[in-house]
Formats: sequence, C-alpha cells, structure tokens
Amino acid sequence: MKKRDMNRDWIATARTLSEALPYLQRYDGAIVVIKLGGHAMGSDEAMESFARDVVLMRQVGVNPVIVHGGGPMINQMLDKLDIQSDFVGGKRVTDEATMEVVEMVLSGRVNKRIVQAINGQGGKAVGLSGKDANLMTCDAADPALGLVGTPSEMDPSLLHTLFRDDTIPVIAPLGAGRNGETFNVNGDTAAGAIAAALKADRLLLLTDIDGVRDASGEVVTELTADQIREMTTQGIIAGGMIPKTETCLAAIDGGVRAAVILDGRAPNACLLELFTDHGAGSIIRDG
Ligand SMILES: Nc1ncnc2c1ncn2[C@@H]1O[C@H](COP(=O)(O)OP(=O)(O)O)[C@@H](O)[C@H]1O
Ligand SMILES: CC(=O)N[C@@H](CCC(=O)OP(=O)(O)O)C(=O)O
Repeated sequence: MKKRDMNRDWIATARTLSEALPYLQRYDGAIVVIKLGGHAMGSDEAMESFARDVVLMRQVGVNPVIVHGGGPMINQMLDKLDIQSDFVGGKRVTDEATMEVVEMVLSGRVNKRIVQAINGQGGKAVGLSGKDANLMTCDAADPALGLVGTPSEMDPSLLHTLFRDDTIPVIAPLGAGRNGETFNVNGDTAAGAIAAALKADRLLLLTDIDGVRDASGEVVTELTADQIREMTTQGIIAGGMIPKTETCLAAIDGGVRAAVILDGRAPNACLLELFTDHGAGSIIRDG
C-alpha cells in the first residue's frame, strides 16, 4: 500500500473511533444479550473475532450476556451415536437419551469453546446453563416434544452479581424442571427470556442471514410488530425465522428496548450494530 493510502486508512479508523463516542456513551452500563446460533459459530478465526468484540464491549462498559445454540453440533453427536432426531415446529423432539446428548454437547464442548475464546482475548467469562442459580425454571412446552421446556420462572440475580465483577456470562439453553428434570430450550427462546428478565437494552440474535428479508429478497432494516405478523401470514417470514421474530416480539413485550436479527458470520457484526451509524440487520423496537 502507498504511504498516502496508508494515511487515509488510519484517518478513516480514527474517524470511526471518534464517531463511536455518542454510542459508547449511550451503551455505558447497558445490558446486551447476544444469542450466538450454531450456524453463526463458524471457524476458529470467526470465533476469535466474535470473542474480541465481546471483550471490547465489556471494556467500554457494556454488560454483555452470551446465550448460545449448538443445534448442528448436537446433530453431529446424535449421528455418531446413531440416535434418530426429529424437529416439530423448529423444536427438537427430546427423549431422555437425546437430552443426555443435548446437555453434554451444549454445556460441554460448545459452552467451553466460547468461554475459552473470550478468556483468550483477555476477558473473564464463566460458563453456565439455565439450571444454575435458578436462572431459568421451565415447564414442558408440549407433551409431544418430550423434554422441551418453556421458560416460566426466571431469576437473573446471579447475572447482576457477575456484571458487578466484570464477568461475562456464557449461557447454555437448558432449564431446570420443578421435579428435577432437565429441559432442552430453543436457543432463541432462552435468549429472549433472559433478555426480558434482565430488561436488557438490546437483544442481538446472530444467525446465518443478513436480516429479515421481504418478498423481493431485500433486508427490511426496521420492522414493526404489525409488519412481522403480516409477513408471517403471507409466508414471507418462514421456517427458522418464525421463532426468531416471535422471540423478538415477546422480548419487547417483556421490557427489552430493541431486538436485532443480524448475520453473525459478518466481521464485527455486533460492533457495527452497537457503535456505528450504519447499524446491521433488522431492528424491532418497543412501540
Ligand atoms: N423472511 C425471511 N428472511 C430471512 N430469512 C428467512 C426468512 N424466512 C425464512 N428464513 C430462513 O430462516 C433462517 C434462519 O433461521 P435458522 O436457520 O433457524 O437460524 P439459526 O440456526 O441461526 O438459529 C435463514 O437462514 C432463512 O433460511
Ligand atoms: C428445543 C430445541 O430445539 N433446542 C435446540 C437447542 C440448541 C439450539 O437452539 O441451537 P441453534 O440456535 O444453533 O439452532 C436443539 O436441540 O437443537
């Protein structure tokens, strides 16, 4: 690169930092719940970059909470063990044997990979599931789904303790039943319930598409509840996007200020959304 171009590059970087000031001020002390889907987890480099962004958020005063999925990793392990798995309405039918694998994969490999990545960037992350400290008590969602849970009682007090200690919670979407059961909870649903319990400033759902698209394939940058309902009735919002948009609406009803659906594979997706004029993905706001 020529020296003059290099200077231009640095000037642009400095300008970006300077333009971030009002956003840094706005998010100082804010709670941001980030759902990292299994499809958005990608390569080691992508995980490292995600972890760096999370540590930067913490460094500038944001309280990030990571809630993760891991559907593709559960599928791989079930395949290896020759256990058949079915989905109904985007939720995995979960019997005892499946639950054992779900818990092992989510609380084990997936959770610890994220914890280690954040700690590797100089942050202090701790791995939990909804079963810890009564964070997420569940009831059965539907008898046909077996051990799939709906969050019914939340206690986020441990998360506030962790915020005060500069610690970043990384949460696997498992819930405790009232009779000692373990429930499998859809990652989006868990993130929405945790965001509502914390009255979070932002819920970011990181997925494998750049936002909610309209009938012509364009990303809709701002969505209202009415638009979501209409697009769902028309079949424009379909498949895995239905639980995501439903989660966003429920989270906003529960007191979250805004929810964003964005591409977790895009470099620095969270920073772009929080700290620049540009934003990213589709935002659904209160009111
Ligand atoms: N209107 C829409 N806009 C964008 N994506 C949509 C839409 N309707 C359905 N989808 C699908 O939803 C998918 C995201 O859901 P899903 O695969 O369950 O994500 P994740 O694994 O990250 O939880 C997209 O990859 C896309 O195929
Ligand atoms: C009930 C239910 O379906 N639970 C999900 C939990 C993981 C998840 O949600 O992972 P993604 O976010 O990567 O899809 C499952 O068993 O796959």
